[in-house]
Amino acid sequence: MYKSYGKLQVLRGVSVELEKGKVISIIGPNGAGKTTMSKCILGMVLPDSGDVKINGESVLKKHSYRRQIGYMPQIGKYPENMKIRQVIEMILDIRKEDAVDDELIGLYRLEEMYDKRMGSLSGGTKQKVSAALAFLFDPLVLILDEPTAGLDPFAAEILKGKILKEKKKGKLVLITSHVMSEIEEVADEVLCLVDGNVMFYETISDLKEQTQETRLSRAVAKIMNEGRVI
Ligand SMILES: Nc1ncnc2c1ncn2[C@@H]1O[C@H](COP(=O)(O)OP(=O)(O)OP(=O)(O)O)[C@@H](O)[C@H]1O
Repeated sequence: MYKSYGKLQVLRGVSVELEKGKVISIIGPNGAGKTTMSKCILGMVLPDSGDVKINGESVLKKHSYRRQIGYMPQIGKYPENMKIRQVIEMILDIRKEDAVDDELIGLYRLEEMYDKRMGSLSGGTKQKVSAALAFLFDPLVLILDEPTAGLDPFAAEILKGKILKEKKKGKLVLITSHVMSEIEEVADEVLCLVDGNVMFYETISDLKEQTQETRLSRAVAKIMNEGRVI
């Protein structure tokens, strides 16, 4: 997959096959193209060339497949004046489906805050709403962009538990994150983008074994440093 914004080449031939039933963490320096790659899968950004296939079927420019993807953006933007209840109702109305998985609404006790306006919510509470919406329709694929950023430790644990639960159900979960300890807790594989290229795509256990490190952060640092020498 290739994508440029004007003269800036952001994805330069990213080609990966992602398997369901896995949690895959997309890492890489700021500006490496992680969000752009996620948005290409979501259909929010159209690649200049290349294809996106889900279950072997090309989904480029087809919109219905998006029903199969739950997305939690880095920073959710919502109409400030709408209450939490109205946002959820609006999404249900647009999708014309009943919520099938309201577990996070319950665990985050969002119903108690249903009458609060989005503009008045703390950053973390807004993140909880975003998380609840991402899982709401029981999607096959979940794309979570720095999902625990801004969440308190308790809320972050709830989300990590939910991610693992969905993985066990056979979902594919993609997580963009910079927090190595967290990736180590939830992910099976790490996809590292640098300058719009895949630097490596390995299981966490292989990364540790190759580098003879016990911590993912050290394993990744080692590989990145070696990469620079080359
Ligand atoms: N809509 C856009 N128009 C122009 N340039 C863009 C656009 N979106 C992203 N970019 C640029 O593309 C590059 C990659 O951005 P992207 O958000 O994919 O990086 P990232 O790896 O997710 O970074 P971070 O870790 O900071 O979230 C950056 O240089 C960014 O400025």
